[in-house]
Amino acid sequence: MKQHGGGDVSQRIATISAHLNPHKLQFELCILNICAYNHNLKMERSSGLESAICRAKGGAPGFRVAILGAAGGIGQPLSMLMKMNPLVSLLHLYDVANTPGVTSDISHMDTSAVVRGFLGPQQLENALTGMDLVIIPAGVPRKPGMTRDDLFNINAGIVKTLCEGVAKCCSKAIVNIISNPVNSTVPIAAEVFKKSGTYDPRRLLGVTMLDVVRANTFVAEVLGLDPREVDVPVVGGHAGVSILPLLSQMKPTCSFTSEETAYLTSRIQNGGTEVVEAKAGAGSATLSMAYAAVKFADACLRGLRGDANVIECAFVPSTVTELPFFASKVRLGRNGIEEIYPLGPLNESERVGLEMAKKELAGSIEKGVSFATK
Ligand SMILES: NC(=O)C1=CN([C@@H]2O[C@H](COP(=O)(O)OP(=O)(O)OC[C@H]3O[C@@H](n4cnc5c(N)ncnc54)[C@H](O)[C@@H]3O)[C@@H](O)[C@H]2O)C=CC1
Ligand SMILES: O=C([O-])CC(=O)C(=O)O
Repeated sequence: MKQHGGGDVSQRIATISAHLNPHKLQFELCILNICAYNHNLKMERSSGLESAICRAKGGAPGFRVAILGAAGGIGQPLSMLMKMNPLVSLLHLYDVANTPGVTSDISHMDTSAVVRGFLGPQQLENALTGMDLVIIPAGVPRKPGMTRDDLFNINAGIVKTLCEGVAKCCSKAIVNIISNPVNSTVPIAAEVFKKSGTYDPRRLLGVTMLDVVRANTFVAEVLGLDPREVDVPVVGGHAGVSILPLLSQMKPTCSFTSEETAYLTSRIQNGGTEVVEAKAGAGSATLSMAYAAVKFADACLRGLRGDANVIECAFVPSTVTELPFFASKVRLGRNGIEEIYPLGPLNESERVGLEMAKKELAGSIEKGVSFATK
């Protein structure tokens, strides 16, 4: 049976309509629907958009962004929100499952970014070639009772393979790593890039934005403020006590009782677990994470565009402490990280928290490095 493209379909409909035989019309339209469906399936499997009928080649002004793990719990809302971002001209959605459906769905949104889908390892290189920003939420999430480190055995290999693809196909891209345990997956990515001779520490960022988003929300609740007016730096890493909110440096300046500090620090550090338990086996934070990831990716893109004073917290290669990686405020620019800010003055409880955070981080960083170098 001939596969009908868009032009063929409208011609056939016009011809059939001219006959005006209602039974025949219904039957023919049904056949045409099946043909168009088969045709679409074929095209989605390859690229999500058939280039022969698409004049937009992603050459419009804007950035080219790939999402690896795009069909997952985070990946889907993240893909949707990135499709809404006017700074994005081309959006590549890659996953090992279900990208055709997600790509087809998102590509119908009437925003300017062109969307293309890529399915399975044989399409990874096409997904990555030419990208300016690669966001990685691929990997398994926690279930109740697990720590983020319990995900290491599966996610370490996934991140390693995907970063090998980045090194080969778009070594100048900014890379945002979401996959847990972030405290180990970022060091793994660094080792992969070092091994391939493409390492640029300014371009590798672990996404800890959700900790900042939670801190702003929980602090605003306690103080009765609008969370949009609150900015709490969160430093260290992204697991348990390595998540260190610096309440003494929040904006607007506020003071807290020791009871409030203990409550807020614990709630921010355990925000992920709070969601994992509430989802009761159905995964971890996806919607708030997609929101946070887009906030962070947008900051990276504004930096790439050359905007001034784009400053966010992220887990990055760092000399702020004696550890090789640490989350703190960074300024983003045309080359990725342009400046890493020192921690600033800490109060007594933050100094204690910093020592605990560093202890927790050291082991996770070492675990990632030795996995990638062995
Ligand atoms: N950095 C952060 O603040 C946060 C990180 N996470 C982490 O993000 C990760 C993803 O979480 P969810 O989206 O909820 O999980 P999910 O299981 O819903 O989705 C993961 C997606 O990754 C895909 N995938 C698996 N192996 C792949 C590979 N080799 N290449 C490409 N795609 C692959 C799966 O097919 C799936 O679509 C987890 O590791 C989770 O712990 C979650 C929340 C916050
Ligand atoms: O807790 C988890 O497993 C997911 C995560 O990193 C978070 O929500 O902060």
